[in-house]
Amino acid sequence: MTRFTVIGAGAWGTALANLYARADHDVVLLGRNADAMAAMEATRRNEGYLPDVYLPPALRATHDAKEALSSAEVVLFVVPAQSLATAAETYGDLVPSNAMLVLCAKGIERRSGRFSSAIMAERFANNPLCVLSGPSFAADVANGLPTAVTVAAGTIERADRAAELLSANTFRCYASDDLAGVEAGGALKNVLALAAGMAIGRGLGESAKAAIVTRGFVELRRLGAAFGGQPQTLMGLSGLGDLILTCSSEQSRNFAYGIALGSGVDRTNLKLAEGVYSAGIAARLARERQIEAPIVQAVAEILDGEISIDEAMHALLSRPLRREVETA
Ligand SMILES: NC(=O)C1=CN([C@@H]2O[C@H](COP(=O)(O)OP(=O)(O)OC[C@H]3O[C@@H](n4cnc5c(N)ncnc54)[C@H](OP(=O)(O)O)[C@@H]3O)[C@@H](O)[C@H]2O)C=CC1
Ligand SMILES: O=C(CO)COP(=O)(O)O
Repeated sequence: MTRFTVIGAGAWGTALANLYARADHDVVLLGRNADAMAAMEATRRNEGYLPDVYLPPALRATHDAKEALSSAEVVLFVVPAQSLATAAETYGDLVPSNAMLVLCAKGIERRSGRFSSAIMAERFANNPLCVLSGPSFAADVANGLPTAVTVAAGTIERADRAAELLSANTFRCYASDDLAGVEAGGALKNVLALAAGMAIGRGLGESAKAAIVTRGFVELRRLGAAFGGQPQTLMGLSGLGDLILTCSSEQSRNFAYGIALGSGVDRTNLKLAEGVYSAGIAARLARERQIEAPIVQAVAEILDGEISIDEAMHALLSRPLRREVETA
């Protein structure tokens, strides 16, 4: 039995806490909202984020960071990418120096262009650290449905150890030493899911969506490689795998956000769509590196209100014809 502390009591944090409590670990779910955490303890549900899932007795929900972190062996950071640096500052002094950190956000920090591992390596120089990413809807994992993800660390031996610790009966972790590839895939698939959703919401059809997903994947591979990722990683669970999942189900908040944008419905009460925050910085990083990423650029411009979806589609279709497979 290992002591897990999950920081961030949203949908994914609750699902992972649920998973590890069912796997007979000692699990504490730490949230910043005292009332919500007390309600969770009392009702055994997370009404705000994952209402249909029962929280097992082995899971404790708390707002008390000192108590939650004092003997943690594994600390999962499950907050949005834009909140990670703040969470690291808030809880950093309480995290035991030998605890393994598991980073679960899928995004790029807007103000710095950093992925999670770079943000955390700065604050936690000595803790072993890994990134967990891949096709995994919170509700599926919380309900014990079969899921496979990638766990990446700085060396493959560390990743092997982390994957072993983080795997459970229904949750299969594949080890990787490609932090850059895993983080790039997780962030970029969200931006592309917005584009796929917009095509559906705007009534452009499934064929247009398939073209966007496929050509978007070309952009994901180009950008992922520019960030230092390996081609095989981008073809794997945390790249192609998560792109497929996120672009094929309205369970995805990014895909659903894209649909809402495309169909012009009110987006004020929609849930977290990480791609909305990562699109602009992804587009900027692509421009700075002179990487051709027209779909990512279009998503950023649409979100900024610079162009309409119709104008973006017209611009994409009007680009000079080219060969499908790039040769060196
Ligand atoms: N949901 C999913 O299926 C999956 C999500 N992910 C990724 O996990 C990350 C989190 O997503 P998810 O849980 O779904 O998002 P949610 O919007 O469901 O929840 C986010 C949670 O983070 C909390 N939070 C935000 N900032 C802080 C902070 N500074 N300190 C402490 N807690 C904070 C929020 O607290 P409060 O309620 O007080 O605002 C909220 O409980 C995202 O990057 C997402 O892409 C990855 C795989 C699957
Ligand atoms: O990352 C996810 C599935 O792997 C969840 O996707 P959304 O954030 O779009 O809901």
